[in-house]
Amino acid sequence: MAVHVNRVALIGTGFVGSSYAFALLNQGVTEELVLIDLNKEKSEGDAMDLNHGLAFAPTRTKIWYGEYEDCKNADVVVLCAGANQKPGETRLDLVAKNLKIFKSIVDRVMVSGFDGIFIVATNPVDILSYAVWKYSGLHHSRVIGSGTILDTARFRYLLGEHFGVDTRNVHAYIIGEHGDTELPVWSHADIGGSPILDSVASDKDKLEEIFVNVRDAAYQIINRKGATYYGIAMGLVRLTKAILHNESSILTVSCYLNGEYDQRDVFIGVPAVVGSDGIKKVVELKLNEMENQQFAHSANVLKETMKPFFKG
Ligand SMILES: NC(=O)C1=CN([C@@H]2O[C@H](COP(=O)(O)OP(=O)(O)OC[C@H]3O[C@@H](n4cnc5c(N)ncnc54)[C@H](O)[C@@H]3O)[C@@H](O)[C@H]2O)C=CC1
Ligand SMILES: CC(=O)C(=O)O
Repeated sequence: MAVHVNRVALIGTGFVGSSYAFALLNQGVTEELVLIDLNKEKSEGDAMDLNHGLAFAPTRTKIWYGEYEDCKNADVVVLCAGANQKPGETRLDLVAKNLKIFKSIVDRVMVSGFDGIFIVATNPVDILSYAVWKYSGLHHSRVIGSGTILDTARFRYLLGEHFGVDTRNVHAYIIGEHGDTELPVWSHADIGGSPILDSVASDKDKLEEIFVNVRDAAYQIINRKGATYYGIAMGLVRLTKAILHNESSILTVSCYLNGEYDQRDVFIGVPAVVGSDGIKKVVELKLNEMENQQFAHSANVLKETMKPFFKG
């Protein structure tokens, strides 16, 4: 019987893609990694550079720069290709440009015979995840956007700093658009089982300031260094692991809602159970009235932005 070899195909080896490849190699997550980019020289150079680190890696990984045909046997195709935000631009400003790029990429991946799971990181990630679902013809459970995985990690980090506890012991989610209309789910945020809102250190203004810093983190980083990539790269590795190891982990990702949270026909960030089949289940949190309104607003902004591109 043939032994299955895990393969990840990465499309787009810019700041985000190459940081993801580096983190993937360092954590020994996959047996094979193929790098694909419009700029072949860049992906060839990345493959050479990463291979030179293999002597120091925890496991053996076969890495090469390749072609779309290499997606055929991939378990996961990770999409990091496309334009990033320039200072002052929102994620939604990238929609027309990146949808066009994605149409040609997804068509070529599907022509290869690919039959695995797509992970989408390119912005605006919720709308591009919806597009990948439409363009690929795969079941929606097999398209996962990075959604608010990074925003949730930022939130947990800042809360951990404020309360003086390890970020991994903070249980709190950011949901909604990966962008300006996202929201914190304070009603389900706890540390070690104690609701954060009940804590004596929970000054309302401070908590609001923490959320604003989460929401605006990308702008703050882009103003300083032009792009963000390490945080999302590690989030994408976490997501890849959940799929390849069939973990059934709960992560805040962009997935298709079909009535959950009273929303239909939209990809948006919510907690979901992730495993080898992709999205196994959307976790439906019981939101309070204000959170419900904010979530509905966020979904509406995504739907309105998408409308001109997905008529009928
Ligand atoms: N989801 C998230 O949390 C985050 C998403 N991002 C997004 O990730 C995307 C990539 O950002 P960066 O890596 O900083 O950009 P970058 O400009 O460094 O890299 C983009 C890469 O895509 C390649 N590319 C462009 N068109 C292509 C095509 N048709 N086929 C194949 N490759 C193509 C380029 O050659 C380049 O190497 C952006 O949309 C950015 O906004 C960035 C950070 C966090
Ligand atoms: C760029 C982006 O989407 C982020 O860092 O959140």
